Amino acid sequence: MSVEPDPAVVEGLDAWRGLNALQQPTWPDQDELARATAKLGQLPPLVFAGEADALRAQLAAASRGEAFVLVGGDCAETFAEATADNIRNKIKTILQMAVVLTYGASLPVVKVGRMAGQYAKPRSSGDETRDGVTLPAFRGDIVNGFGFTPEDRRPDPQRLLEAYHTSASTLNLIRAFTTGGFASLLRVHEWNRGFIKSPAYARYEVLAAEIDRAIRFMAACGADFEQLRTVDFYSSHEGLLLDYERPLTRIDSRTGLPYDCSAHFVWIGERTRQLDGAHVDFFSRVQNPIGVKLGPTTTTDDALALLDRLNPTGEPGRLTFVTRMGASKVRDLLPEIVEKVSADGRPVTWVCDPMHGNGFTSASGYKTRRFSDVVDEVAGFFEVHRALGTVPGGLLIELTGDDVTEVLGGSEEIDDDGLARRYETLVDPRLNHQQSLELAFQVAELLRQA
Ligand SMILES: O=C[C@H](O)[C@H](O)COP(=O)(O)O
Ligand SMILES: C=C(OP(=O)(O)O)C(=O)O
Repeated sequence: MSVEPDPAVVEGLDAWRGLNALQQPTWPDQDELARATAKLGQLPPLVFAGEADALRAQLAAASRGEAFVLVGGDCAETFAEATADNIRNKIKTILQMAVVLTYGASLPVVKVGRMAGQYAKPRSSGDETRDGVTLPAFRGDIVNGFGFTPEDRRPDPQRLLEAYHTSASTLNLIRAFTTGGFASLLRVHEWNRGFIKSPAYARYEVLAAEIDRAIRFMAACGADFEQLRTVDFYSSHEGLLLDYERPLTRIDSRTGLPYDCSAHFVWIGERTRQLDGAHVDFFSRVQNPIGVKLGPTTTTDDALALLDRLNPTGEPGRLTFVTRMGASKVRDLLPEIVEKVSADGRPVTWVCDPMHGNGFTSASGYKTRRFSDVVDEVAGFFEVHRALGTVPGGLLIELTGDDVTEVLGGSEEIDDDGLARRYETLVDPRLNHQQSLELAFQVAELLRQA
């Protein structure tokens, strides 16, 4: 039997339209937009509300220190790169990182892909000028094309539909990989195949051999491995483009309540978390677990007001604060926020994004980050939580399973000249496969200490 929604709840889902929505494109043709969003509203949901509830319970466990969350994937997914190889390599990288963390810290890892919907990007500037020509900035494949031509940069509502279909096929493959045997822990070695033989690769092989031995031992003792054959893997993205999120928000027939069925977990970005803005209003009305990015300008009052708006009843797992202060500031700025929010008593899951506070442009002109800063911000995050007796609940990382050269350092020692070798991101630099594994080993150590 399905529960009918309260009409006021349904009406409220459009209240954001009367508020200030930052970082939205200027769609040139409103009729075309209306046709595309109407079509989107008729298409099936991408995820089931019950799955979002299951993730909420796991995020709640992470807030208590009973699990650790790993969110990983591209800065900006692209339609062209939604290929089987790319998706498989990203999943393998996340599974490998999760195994390193689980084994190292004896904690379950909640695996969340920044995948199957991470197509919209906030930009510092609404346009871009090259050689005297000014065009709208690239806002992600869901809005416009990366090519620097007026045709490419024109916001095109058909892209909303293409984002939906590409997300659906990505999710389909994710589900096939994670439930069809590929992600079975009995194949822990296989996930390392095909990657370059690096120090992190070798270190992973040693760990995988230990896991194999432990599994053989347990098998000899008669253990049943059914649970090791599949993994729960969730999808997430920044809930930036409200013309996409709203049509994919559906009423759950079990409860009569709205869920944003574009992904299991959606977060509000640092640039769109205004208390009186459209994003906070919209996401306050959906039932999914929600994240909010907190950058270095966040005050404790901001954080407490966001808690009031997004989790007034203090439901465990509902609200994740993703802090991204920067390596040089995290130890100064994070303690007061964590202390005051913890004193409030309503639970929050604390996740560290060590990427977005550490970007800069290198001498050769590439947008980059230092691997050492990424590691340092994570270390600072753990130190702050340890000092306060609060729980460092997880990590959010921009990564790719490929051998790109976008972040400086790591054991490959990528330097400024090296960035040009394989710099492929369309917006922000990502850890490559090797750097991702290296980070996982370092975080496992921090978790063990914690
Ligand atoms: O991913 C984060 C932002 O979208 C990105 O850093 C903005 O980049 P910009 O400053 O090049 O616009
Ligand atoms: C834009 C992002 O981050 P932030 O909102 O923290 O800048 C992001 O995670 O892609």
